[in-house]
This record gives sequence, C-alpha cells and structure tokens, in this order.
Amino acid sequence: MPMTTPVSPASAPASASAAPAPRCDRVTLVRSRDELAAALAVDEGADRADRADSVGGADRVGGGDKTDRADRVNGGDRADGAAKAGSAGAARHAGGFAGAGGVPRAGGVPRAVVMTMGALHQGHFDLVAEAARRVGADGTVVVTIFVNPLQFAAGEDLDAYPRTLEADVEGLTAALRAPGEDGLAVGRLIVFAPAPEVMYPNGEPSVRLDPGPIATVLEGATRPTHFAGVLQVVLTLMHLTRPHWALFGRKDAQQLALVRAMVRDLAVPVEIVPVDIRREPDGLAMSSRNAYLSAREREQALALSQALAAGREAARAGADAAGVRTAALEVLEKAPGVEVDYAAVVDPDSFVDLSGAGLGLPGGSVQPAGAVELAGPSQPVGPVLLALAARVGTTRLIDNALIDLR
Ligand SMILES: Nc1ncnc2c1ncn2[C@@H]1O[C@H](COP(=O)(O)OP(=O)(O)OP(=O)(O)O)[C@@H](O)[C@H]1O
Ligand SMILES: CC(C)(CO)[C@@H](O)C(=O)[O-]
Ligand code: BAL
Repeated sequence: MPMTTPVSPASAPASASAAPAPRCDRVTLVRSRDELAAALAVDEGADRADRADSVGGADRVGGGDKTDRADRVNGGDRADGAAKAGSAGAARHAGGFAGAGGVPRAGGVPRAVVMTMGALHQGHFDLVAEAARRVGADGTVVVTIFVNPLQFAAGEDLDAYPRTLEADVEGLTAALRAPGEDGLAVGRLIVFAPAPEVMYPNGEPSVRLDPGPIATVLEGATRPTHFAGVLQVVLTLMHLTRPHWALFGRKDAQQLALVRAMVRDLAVPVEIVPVDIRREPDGLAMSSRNAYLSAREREQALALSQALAAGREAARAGADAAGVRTAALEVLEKAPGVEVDYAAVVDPDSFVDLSGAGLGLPGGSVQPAGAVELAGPSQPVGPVLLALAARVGTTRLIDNALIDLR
C-alpha cells in the first residue's frame, strides 16, 4: 500500500510562507494556531458584548463594533494584529468555551468554514459566497488554505500542487470589497494558511481516523490512503475553527459523502453544506489541477463533461443505472488522449454500486486489500451519482453528476 507523504517543513515550499497583509480591514490572514485563536476570539468578544448589551447595556467587553474589531486583528503586521486581538490564552477563555482544539460552540457570531488547498478559482468562490450568505452581514467566514501532505501518497503531486497564497488572499479581498450586489456581505473573512508544522505540530499524528468502506472504492481504490488524510485534516480544522457550517463542493462527491458520514458517526456539531459544481463555459469542471493541462489536453478533458451529458441523456431516454454507466463509458473510451480510471453509478451517500459493474472499475480491476464489496439495491430510487475519473496526459481529473433515473 502506498505510504502517505511524510509531514515535514520541507512539504511547505517557501513561496507559500510569505504573503503581504491583506489590504482590507475586514480580511485577516493568520498563519499560526495562536493567531487563529486570537482572530476567532474577536467573535467571542462580540458575543459576550451582545449578551451584556441585551441584559442591560453594560460596557462592551470585547469590542462590539465591527470596524474596531477588524482593526484590532489586522493592524499592519500580522503578529502584531494577533497580539492586538488579545493573547491566545485570552482566546482560550473567551466566550466560555475551550479555544484551539476545543469543542464547537453553540450560539455566538455565526461562523462558516470553507476548507481549500488554495489556487482559488470560481468554484471556491461559490463556496465562500454561500458561506457568506449563511453567516450574514455580521458573521465570519474562515477560508482555510492548506495543501495537506497526509492526503497525498508518495509519487502524487504534493510538490507540484499550485501554491498561490498572495493571489488567493487578493482574490478574497477583492470579492469582499466588490461594490454592490457582487460583494460578499459578510462581517469578517479570516484566511487561515498554516504550514505543515502548524497543522501537525507533533509531526505525523499518532491518532488516525478510519474512514470506513466508502473510502475503499473509486477514488479510494486508486488513492487508498487519501480519505484518511482528508478526514484527519477536516476534523482538525473543524476543531480549530469551530464553525456552525462547513461548505464542501459536489465536485469531490466522495469526499462530501465521507465528511457527512464522519460528522454523523462522530457527532460533530457542524452542519455540512454542499455546493454545486462550477464549470467553465464549455463544461469542464473547475479544478486547481486544470492548470496542469496543455491547450490540447484542455480540449481532450472535455470528454468528462461530455460523458456526463451522455449519461444524463441515456437516463432521459429510459436507461437504468447500467445503461447510464455504459453511455458515459463509451464517450470516455472513444476520447483521444483520455485514459479511463473509472465510470460508476453509485448511491450518492453510501457509494454502493448501482450498476452491477463492480464499482465501475474498468477491466475487472483488483480491489485493494481491505476493500469492501458493497452490494446495492437492484431498483435505485432518487438521484444516483454518475462519477468519473480519467487521466488526461499526466493529469488525473474527476467529475460527476446527480442523475434522476425514471
Ligand atoms: N468546480 C468546483 N465546483 C464546486 N466546488 C468545487 C469545485 N472545485 C473545487 N471545489 C470544492 O472546493 C473545496 C476545495 O477544493 P480544492 O482546494 O481541492 O480545489 P480543487 O479545484 O478541487 O482542486 P483539485 O485540483 O485538488 O481537485 C472542496 O470542497 C471542493 O469540492
Ligand atoms: C477538504 C480539503 C481542503 C482537505 O484538505 C481537500 O481535500 C479539498 O480541497 O477538497
Ligand atoms: N479536492 C481534492 C483534493 C485532492 O485531490 O487531494
């Protein structure tokens, strides 16, 4: 079984470690856990102040004014900004809850988290916009940017993965400041961009999550250690950011199903909000990895969305799950420059195979050790998930669509 990439400072390229302070007092860039705790403590301060106000107009204890609060966390200098927001120790005691590493809180300033690996595109901004809608004009959105070594196997693209922190912060700042209806109507935006040694201060975490059977099929068959690494960082980031909502894109449908299962099975007090796939005008699902494609590969990559369209069309014409899969697979197999990894029709929550095709692994591929064969119902009801993965050149792309069978 492939090992995951070791956690070390070496997995944080120098380019990711420097970024200027954001040019907007409602945007805060934090790199350490203490800075994050201090920035979040501002919300707790506001919450305490609101409560104080509501019981008789007592003096504000935490700075209820948004501009004032933002000034205190931003300053010109990040470390200084964190200090101005109060010490991490104060953060840990503010608002009556345990701080960094503590449990999610109830009440307080509404907060949502959008977890990303950076190199932000419009798909990510859709998640941020939905997060902003959820938290409202006085709420806080936390965007995390972290290329998580634990979810990359040795030989995958950890080192090559695009790291564009400065542009990402500028893009988020511009989205916040955009005039009129386009601007994000949100109180504060915190960008948490930790280095690996900040996320994993003790090196390789000794306690690990077992993502269970869903993680053994499709993406998990090709990337057997991937979802354990994803859930490890997602749960840790949930504890560090303590959101009411966490937003995930439907583009990573198996990740979404696993995060939902984790939240359900481990009783994590957060609401998971799925966001639809954002596509380029010609149909290609937006992905940070699209940047790897040459112009020719970019054309060839359209086979994925065309295969989804063929599957949808087959369903409209009355095809069952197996027929939908066959229609999609035919398009992929005919496409020049495209090497199919899988085409599968599965239940969107349990990922049981609905097409009888052995989870869509082409050519009867051998399941990895520990893989669990999940038998699905013969007559699926409700929307089914048509999920695809293919290599275009050296770039591995995924895409999917929810399809109603008649
Ligand atoms: N096109 C998209 N539409 C909707 N959500 C998306 C899209 N692309 C990414 N997301 C979501 O954004 C979050 C962060 O994803 P990530 O940073 O890995 O971006 P990505 O473009 O999927 O990168 P990758 O190339 O690694 O797949 C995830 O919840 C992911 O599902
Ligand atoms: C959820 C996530 C940020 C965890 O590293 C990543 O898997 C992603 O970007 O989809
Ligand atoms: N959005 C998927 C993250 C990964 O491929 O590692």
